[in-house]
Amino acid sequence: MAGLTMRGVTKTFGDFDAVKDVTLEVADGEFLAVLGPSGCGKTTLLRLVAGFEGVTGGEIGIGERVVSNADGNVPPEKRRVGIVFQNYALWPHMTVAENVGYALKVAKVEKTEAKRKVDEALALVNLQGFGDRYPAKLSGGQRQRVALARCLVAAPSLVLFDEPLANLDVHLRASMEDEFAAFHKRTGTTIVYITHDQAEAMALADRIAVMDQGRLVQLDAPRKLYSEPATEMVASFIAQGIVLPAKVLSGEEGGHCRVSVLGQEAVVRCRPGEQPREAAKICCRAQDIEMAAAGEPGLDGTVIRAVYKGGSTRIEFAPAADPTVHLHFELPDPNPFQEGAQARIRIRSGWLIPSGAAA
Ligand SMILES: Nc1ncnc2c1ncn2[C@@H]1O[C@H](COP(=O)(O)OP(=O)(O)OP(=O)(O)O)[C@@H](O)[C@H]1O
Repeated sequence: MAGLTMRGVTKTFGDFDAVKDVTLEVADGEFLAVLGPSGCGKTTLLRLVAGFEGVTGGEIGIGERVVSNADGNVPPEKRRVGIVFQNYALWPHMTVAENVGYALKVAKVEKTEAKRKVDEALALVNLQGFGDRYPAKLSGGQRQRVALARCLVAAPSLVLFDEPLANLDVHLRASMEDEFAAFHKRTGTTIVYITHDQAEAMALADRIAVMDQGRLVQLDAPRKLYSEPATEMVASFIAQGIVLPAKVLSGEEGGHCRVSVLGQEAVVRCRPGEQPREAAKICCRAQDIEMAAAGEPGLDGTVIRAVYKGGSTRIEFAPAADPTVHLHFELPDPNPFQEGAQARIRIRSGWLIPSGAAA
C-alpha cells in the first residue's frame, strides 16, 4: 500500500476551475473520505488521482512516485490504483471468479497463480465460496463486494471508491458501511472514498476532506469537523449545524470566549487567540440549545413547528429578535410546546467559526 500526496493541485476546464489549489496528504493505510455537495469537484479529484485527467497545475504523488504534474501524467493502468464505482459494472455472463480474475487473464497470469489470487481477493471481501455464482444470483451488497475484489486482485497501491453505496437502499447501505469498515481494518488498504453523504463519511473515515466549489475547506477527523468547523459552509453542511450571527465580546481564555447572540450573552468554544470582533458567526448544535428555566434570561420567540419523533419532539423556533433565523432542537417527552407557543430558550454552548482569514 502507499500514501497519496497532492500539492497545489488545480484542474481547469475552459476558464472554470473544477479543482482549485488542493493540498493534502493521505497516509499509508489511512481511510480518507472526500465529502461535499454536488458539483464541488469530488469526482474530478478522483479522476485526477486515477489518471483519467491530467492536472492543470500542481503535483500528485502516489507513494514515492510523482504520477502527475504540469510536465506529464503516468497513465491510469500504470498507477496501480483500484477503483470501485457506484454501478459495479460486473459482466453478467461471467461467474464471480471470472469477473474478479478477468484482468489477470488479460495479463496472461498463469492459471493456478491466477486462481490463488482470485481466491485471496474473494476472501478479503468475505466472499469465499461464491466464485461459481453469476452476478444475477447475488445481492446488491455482494455485487459491490465482487467489484471490490476485482480491484483488489491487481494488488493496488491505493483504492478509490466513487460513491459506492449511492445505488443501495438504506438498510443495505448500513450493512455495507460495516463491511467496508471491517475490510479496511482487516487489510490496512489506503482508501480515498468519495461521497456526498456525511453520515457515511463520519461512520467510515479516519479523516474527512470537505470540498466546496473546487477548494478543500477543511481536512480533519470526523469529531473535530463536527465540533470545530472551520467555515460557515462546513458548519451548516455537517449535521445541519445552526449558524447564528454573533459579536465577540471578549478574547479567548481557556478555549472559550463571550459572545452576544441576538442580544443575549453566551459563552462558546473558540480557537486560541480569538479577539473581540463584530460580524462573527457561531455554530450551535441541537444539544447546545435548551428551554430557559423560569426567571432565567434567554431568547424569547415562537415555536414554529413541533414534530413528534418518538420519545422526543423536534422544535423549530424563531427568535423575536430576528424571526428570519430558525433554530432547531429536541425536547424529551412530555413536550408542553405546540406550534405557535411563545417560549424562551437558552444557548448553553457553541463554536465560534474562525474568521475568513483563519479558515
Ligand atoms: N469534463 C468537464 N468539462 C467541463 N466541466 C466539467 C467537466 N467535468 C466536470 N466539470 C465541472 O466541474 C465541476 C465539478 O464537477 P465534479 O463532477 O467533480 O463534481 P462532484 O462534486 O463530483 O459532483 P457530483 O456529486 O454531482 O458528482 C462541475 O461544475 C462540473 O460541471
